[in-house]
Amino acid sequence: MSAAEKKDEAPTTSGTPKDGTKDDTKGTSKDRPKDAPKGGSTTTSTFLAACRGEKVDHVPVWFMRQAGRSLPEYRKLREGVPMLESCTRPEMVVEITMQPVRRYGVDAAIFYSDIVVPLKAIGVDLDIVPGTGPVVAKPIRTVKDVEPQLRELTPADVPYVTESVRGLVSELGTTPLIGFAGAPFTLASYLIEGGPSRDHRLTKELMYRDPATWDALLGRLATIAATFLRVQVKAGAKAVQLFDSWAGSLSREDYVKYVKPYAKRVLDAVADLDVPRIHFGVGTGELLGEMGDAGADVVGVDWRVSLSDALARVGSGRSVQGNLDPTVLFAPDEVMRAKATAVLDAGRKARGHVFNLGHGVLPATDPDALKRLVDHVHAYEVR
Ligand SMILES: Cc1c2[nH]c(c1CCC(=O)O)Cc1[nH]c(c(CCC(=O)O)c1C)Cc1[nH]c(c(CCC(=O)O)c1C)Cc1[nH]c(c(C)c1CCC(=O)O)C2
Repeated sequence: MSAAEKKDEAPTTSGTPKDGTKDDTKGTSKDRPKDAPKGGSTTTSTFLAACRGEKVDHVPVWFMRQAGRSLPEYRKLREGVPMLESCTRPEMVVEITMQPVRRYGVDAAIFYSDIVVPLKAIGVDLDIVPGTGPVVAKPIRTVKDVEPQLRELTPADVPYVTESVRGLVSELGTTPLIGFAGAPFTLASYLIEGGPSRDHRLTKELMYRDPATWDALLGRLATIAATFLRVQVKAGAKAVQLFDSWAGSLSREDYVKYVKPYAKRVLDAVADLDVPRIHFGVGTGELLGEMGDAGADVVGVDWRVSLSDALARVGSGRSVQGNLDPTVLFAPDEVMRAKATAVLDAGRKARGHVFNLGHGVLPATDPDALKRLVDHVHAYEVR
């Protein structure tokens, strides 16, 4: 049976959570935004069921950066089109988002866009430099930089997001689309440093030195991220992931004091939309409990912490996502399978487990290895 056929056989999401808990922040499908287009029904989605801690007949799997440079069909389509421009072309967004879904039969699609797209949309002078990442022309350093550079985002600023998501929902049928945004700290780090940074020195300096600017900046980024997520869900995205990729550079104490309140604002701002909220960062082993507590239904885990340790930190009231080391895709097949099985075994004890890598697919990854991994996860006996 193909993965796609198997997915269609998944039970409806009416099962009860294994630990008997009920999260009252989530309603039922009756509460779905009225203006959300119907598209294909995702009520049988194993991905959504696992996010909600409901019974599944196979472990759902998708990959961060499943679309992108590891796929030859992506590289071909993107030829001559700058990254940020490609995000504003709905036909291209739909095609690129669909490529890994068709190839791998993954249980969810991730919207092809970038965390800096909403910043670009409000006029921040930035670009994504291939091989480097986002580069900001005029970094934010004082409170006077915040307001002129960072106005509020409105849905009208990103019409191509609404159009792309709508197109995707009808194309995807029963496969749910995950919308996403960058969390305030991770976005702030690019805006303050002016580009990628190893130690986030300038970001932390501003955080410690200038509480007023920090609050103005992270507060504004929280509303921008929340609007970006709401636009995607209103257009039909069925789950959201908040990427606080660089939060792992903080001690737990500093995370709680300076960063968690703003991530919580974003997650709280989409709580009424009745979609699972995934919260992920790299190297966040020490922060997993706090990242769940910020308002996540699912906590993303990178590979530096074992999934069993992660479960103890996240607690039984939330699901987990992760956490195979992306370089394991370069290991011999039997090594990859054994390591994936170990992750799956640990995931059995979770309220719900969504299989993923611990961070994004590396550009040099062989797509055939990813396909074998998807098939391995789908063949894993859950009962
Ligand atoms: C930190 C961050 C960024 N962007 C993102 C994050 C958070 C996730 C993470 O922690 O990796 C999020 C993101 N960026 C992209 C997606 C699309 C969906 C997917 O995951 O498949 C998602 C979810 C497309 C992209 N975003 C980018 C690419 C590569 C662009 C290309 O093809 O040239 C893609 C497919 C560019 C980008 N954008 C960013 C970086 C660091 C880079 C890589 C720069 C490089 O190595 O060339 C910022």
